[in-house]
Amino acid sequence: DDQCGVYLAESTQGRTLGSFAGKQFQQNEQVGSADAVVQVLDVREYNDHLTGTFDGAHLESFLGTCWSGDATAGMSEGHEVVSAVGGPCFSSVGHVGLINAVIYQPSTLLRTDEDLLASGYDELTSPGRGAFTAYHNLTLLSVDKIPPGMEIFLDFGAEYNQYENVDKPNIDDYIKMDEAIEKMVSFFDKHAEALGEKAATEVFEFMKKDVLDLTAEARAPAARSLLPETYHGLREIVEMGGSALHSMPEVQKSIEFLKSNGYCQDNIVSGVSSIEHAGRGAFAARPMRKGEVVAAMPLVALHEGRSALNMIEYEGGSEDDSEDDDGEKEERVGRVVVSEKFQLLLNYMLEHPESSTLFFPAGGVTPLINHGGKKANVKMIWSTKSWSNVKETRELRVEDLSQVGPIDMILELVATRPLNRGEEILMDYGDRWDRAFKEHVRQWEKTTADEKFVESALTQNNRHHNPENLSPFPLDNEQLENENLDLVCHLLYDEEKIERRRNEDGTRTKIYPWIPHPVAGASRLKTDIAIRGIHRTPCVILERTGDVDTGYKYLVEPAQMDDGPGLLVKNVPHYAIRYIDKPYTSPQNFGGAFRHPIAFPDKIFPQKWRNLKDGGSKDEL
Ligand SMILES: C[S@@+](CC[C@H](N)C(=O)[O-])C[C@H]1O[C@@H](n2cnc3c(N)ncnc32)[C@H](O)[C@@H]1O
Repeated sequence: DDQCGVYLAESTQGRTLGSFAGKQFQQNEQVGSADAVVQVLDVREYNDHLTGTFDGAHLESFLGTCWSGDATAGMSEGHEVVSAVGGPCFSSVGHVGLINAVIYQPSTLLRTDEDLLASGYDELTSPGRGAFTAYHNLTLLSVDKIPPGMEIFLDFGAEYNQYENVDKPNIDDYIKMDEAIEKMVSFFDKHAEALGEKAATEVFEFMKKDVLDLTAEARAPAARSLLPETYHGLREIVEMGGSALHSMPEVQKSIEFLKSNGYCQDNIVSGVSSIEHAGRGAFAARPMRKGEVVAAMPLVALHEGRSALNMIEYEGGSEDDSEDDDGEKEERVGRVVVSEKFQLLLNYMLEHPESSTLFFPAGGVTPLINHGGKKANVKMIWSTKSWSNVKETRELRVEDLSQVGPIDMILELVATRPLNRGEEILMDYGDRWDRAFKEHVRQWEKTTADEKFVESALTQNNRHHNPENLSPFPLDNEQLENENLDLVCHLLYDEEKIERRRNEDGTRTKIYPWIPHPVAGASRLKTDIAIRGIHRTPCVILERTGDVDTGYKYLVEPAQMDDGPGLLVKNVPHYAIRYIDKPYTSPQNFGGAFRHPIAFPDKIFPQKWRNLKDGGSKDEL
């Protein structure tokens, strides 16, 4: 499909980035490319000395662009997990009235890695162990039909704070009023002539005032704001595609406008890299010409740089919680550093050796672009779009960059030669990176290769979900594959179909039948509470039926349902169950994993951002 599916451009909702449909989407269609997620563990705890400081505010502004680990199935990696993501999941805004796409909740949890393992990747022996993310397939789905050019609006939990506001229509007001308006149109088509203008107008006023007050109650003012002055305006609303578009026509752009003003966000898709040990990579979804923008990378500045991503563990020292003259906490006095390693996120960041700030490249699938050295087929240049103030941003002091939205810090990845569909996109991470990785492989072969690692959830899940040979998940009284693993179930159940089972001790257990993640738009929205992790829960398997040919079904006990004890879910299909790694045990926690940022090309790195002398020491990890 050579037609761009989703564009990045300035949002219609203010000076911020937005995503726009490049074509018509039907309900439940994937919007944009499935993307990678980088899980960041306990970053606030590691930086608790920054709380309340200027630098702490910088860190928060970076974290404000991330998703919660719950939304991306990373919640069990650590105590507090945040997820760095790019693409439309990053660049779309929320709108309580116009939600038209949601994160497809099962996408990251129920991912498979068959392709990666089939390529020969062995997590136990590869020097790539823990150096790239295991989380991918983050997918946006359309909740409803989305017309071409329409801005993509997501459901951020926070938007729901405005849900009760009676002055502003919310998504349910728009949906209900569109139904009502269609009925009104057919009523007036049928009866307006016979009634005559005066009576028809009175009927409309009666509907608008009395009927709405009675039916919509507290929501009546919001609902009323969607109706036209006279009944003659009703048809126009239907013809424009509903009350939302009618009251805010600016949220839909023309495709011509997007072609010349926007960046295509799905020119590249995720796949298994052709480079050994590299994990996944980004591939051309369509042929591209030399000089064409393959992807835009809005940057998110992390002002504290590497120190914010350092996972220093201390031991001993005073527990002194007093503050020094500058109000800084002295908690760490006398403590000894026992281990020092970096967040996996460091591998995804751009860095210039003369600057303390790191940059996350938040384009669609751009975090997956691997290092090609001399074989690179894209290069970075600053955005050429007038709506991105990159010129002004380049004149700012580096300390002020975290106050600049990613809209004003966009890099373009431009093809340096023609690209075929399916070709891997490669950039040049720089010579330092190249040397560091070669050194890592040398060290690995000398020392680490003999270390005995335990298989992680990635490999184990593949064993259980191998389509050629499904292997059943163990019951509560059977051994899990290894002690680093927990079982997690993607559970939704039909509350109206409760069954009660009488137990031997006279108590009763509630049993609900499992239902698939809903696909109908409105019910999908209701279940979006799943973003907060309620439906992905550690679980214990009590009974198992079926076999390798018919497939397995399970009776499970969820661990964290708020309905209290005694709740079971039956008919849970095999595909809704996965292993996850216990906190702090997945390969990304491995202390010997490769860590090195990507070089921000010197040629384009602004002079004003160079606040360090390059001593070279930053390269020694
Ligand atoms: C920005 S990420 C690229 C996406 C990554 N391959 C993934 O699957 O998420 C950078 C990491 O990818 C891996 N990588 C990238 N280029 C590589 C190469 N040429 N050789 C080996 N590993 C590479 C390294 O682990 C590096 O730290």
